[in-house]
Amino acid sequence: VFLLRKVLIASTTEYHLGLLKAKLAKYRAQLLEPSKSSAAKGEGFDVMKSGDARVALIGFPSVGKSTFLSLMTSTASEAASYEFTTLTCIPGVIEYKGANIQLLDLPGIIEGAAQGKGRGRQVIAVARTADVVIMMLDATKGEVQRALLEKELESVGIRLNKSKPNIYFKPKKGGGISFNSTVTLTQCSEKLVQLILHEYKIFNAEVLFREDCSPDEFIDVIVGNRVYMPCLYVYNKIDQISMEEVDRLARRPHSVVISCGMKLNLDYLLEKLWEYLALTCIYTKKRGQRPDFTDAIILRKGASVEHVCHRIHRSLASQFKYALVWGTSTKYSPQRVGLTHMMEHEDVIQIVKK
Ligand SMILES: Nc1nc2c(ncn2[C@@H]2O[C@H](COP(=O)(O)OP(=O)(O)OP(=O)(O)O)[C@@H](O)[C@H]2O)c(=O)[nH]1
Ligand SMILES: [K+]
Ligand SMILES: [Mg+2]
Repeated sequence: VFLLRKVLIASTTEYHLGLLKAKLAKYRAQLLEPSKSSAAKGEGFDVMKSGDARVALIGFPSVGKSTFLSLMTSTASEAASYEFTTLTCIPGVIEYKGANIQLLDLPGIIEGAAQGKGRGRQVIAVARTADVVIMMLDATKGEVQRALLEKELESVGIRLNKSKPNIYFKPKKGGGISFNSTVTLTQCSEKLVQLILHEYKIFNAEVLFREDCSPDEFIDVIVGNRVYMPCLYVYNKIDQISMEEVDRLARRPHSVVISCGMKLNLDYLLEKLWEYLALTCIYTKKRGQRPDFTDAIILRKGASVEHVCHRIHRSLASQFKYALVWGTSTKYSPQRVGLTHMMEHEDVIQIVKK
């Protein structure tokens, strides 16, 4: 009896916690709604997307974001020893391996940014539109900076270096809640899932856990507007710390150590950034000729043959008959494919017009 009581108490706590988290997530979702005052100010935050990918520089004031932008691009962004030197979004372009990567310098953010401290909300709104976030940290300051910034981004639905939870979720018109899982669940139960759904006024849905997810991850799936983003933690100013410290920071997951002041390790950072962007390079080939490996078409992951056509010429998709593709995206090389075929990194394509 005692044991049963303990189990019951434990699961009651679990339900309360699950429910509380659902409520909190709802409250936080409201924070994501654009506030009129910050939208009205504008202040150059509506920077046009350009190039093949977008990288946002997020960090506390004076960690060296602007110094970095000025080093890596031909754009100059004012850098100074005082905090909040940068007040708007300043775009630059990194040219690397034939790709144009848009790098955005942003104002420094501080704790409470998501709630509207400083220009935090605008900065975070820009971060959401990026393909990769570079979280720049001052190597001379403690680890607490990193945790605080992670919390700020988490609180507005940005998930760093995580993949989308493998849960199938489909709201329905009727039929109640059907719950299934393909794996043993240690953090969620059918009852908890139901409670959480009720909190969101969802009474009919199909739910299938294909992974041992937490209640938070399930809430993320229901809320739906989460962004799953690769993030590189870049520790700057390593010219100011001990060798032991450099060694320790460099070994942290997803981390790169640099010194903008001494121009140290910047090429390694570029290599890592390229890896995190995971862009798809496609080579074209004319009939009876070798592929042109000198000029790749660079696309985001998940690009189709149609995307390739648009990149070559605006009207090509309408004249398209079929394409021959060599590479990992096809079973045979070459394989005849249509416009919807999904391309993979380093595929070769030959397009045949009508
Ligand atoms: N020692 C050292 N100082 C650096 C390094 N990189 C930048 N700094 C200095 O750090 C200070 C702040 O640099 P900024 O580039 O203005 O920093 P920021 O992150 O853009 O700052 P805000 O725009 O105010 O948020 C400047 O005095 C830079 O010279 C570095 O690698 N080592
Ligand atoms: K500064
Ligand atoms: Mg700056």
